[in-house]
Amino acid sequence: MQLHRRIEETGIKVPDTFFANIEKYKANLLKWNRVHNLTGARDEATLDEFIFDALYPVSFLPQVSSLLDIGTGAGFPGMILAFALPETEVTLVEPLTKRASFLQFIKADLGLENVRVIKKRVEEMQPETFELITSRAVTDTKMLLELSKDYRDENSKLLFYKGEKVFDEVEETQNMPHKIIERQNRHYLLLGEGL
Ligand SMILES: C[S@@+](CC[C@H](N)C(=O)[O-])C[C@H]1O[C@@H](n2cnc3c(N)ncnc32)[C@H](O)[C@@H]1O
Repeated sequence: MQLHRRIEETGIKVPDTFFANIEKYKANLLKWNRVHNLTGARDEATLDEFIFDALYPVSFLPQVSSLLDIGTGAGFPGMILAFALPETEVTLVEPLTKRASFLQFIKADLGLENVRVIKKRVEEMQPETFELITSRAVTDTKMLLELSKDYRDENSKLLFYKGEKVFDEVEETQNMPHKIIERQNRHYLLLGEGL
């Protein structure tokens, strides 16, 4: 099914700018990916799957004014969430030069005022508090909690994009309240007080 229809049928609300941004993003990513190894998604169908996966949590996330995505790579999920949530200040932290350069190029090309790209490892960033911290395919839950500790407070929420291993990893969440939202093989792990 086409990405557009799939998003509509799921009832996910996106801003008017979303699909135009997605089209430009996909065209650039497919082009850059031929030369640089930015992502494993090398065709449009796989990219659409990655985009839908990144976007899906918009259907259950609380409203947040600031978001940190750890290890954004070529844009998942942080850049896609930034397209969907233009009122949210989105920080993308990615240490690899070619991936951070691509993110910076997309920010400039699409004139994204809500995006900040930081070319560092997350543990090298200055401490700062974010309302939501996301991460996909970077490391396990225990390590993500450790890596994110200087960037959250007791009100922050965390959203980790996980597979089946989530059920083992959740044992190590230091008793933080959590929810697991399942969609096919994807397990979205949402952590934080007051869920
Ligand atoms: C497997 S890729 C996943 C990229 C993207 N999140 C995705 O799902 O397509 C892992 C990314 O995490 C980044 N990374 C690894 N360690 C990191 C750290 N300590 N801080 C920030 N990013 C990190 C890597 O440079 C890499 O781009």
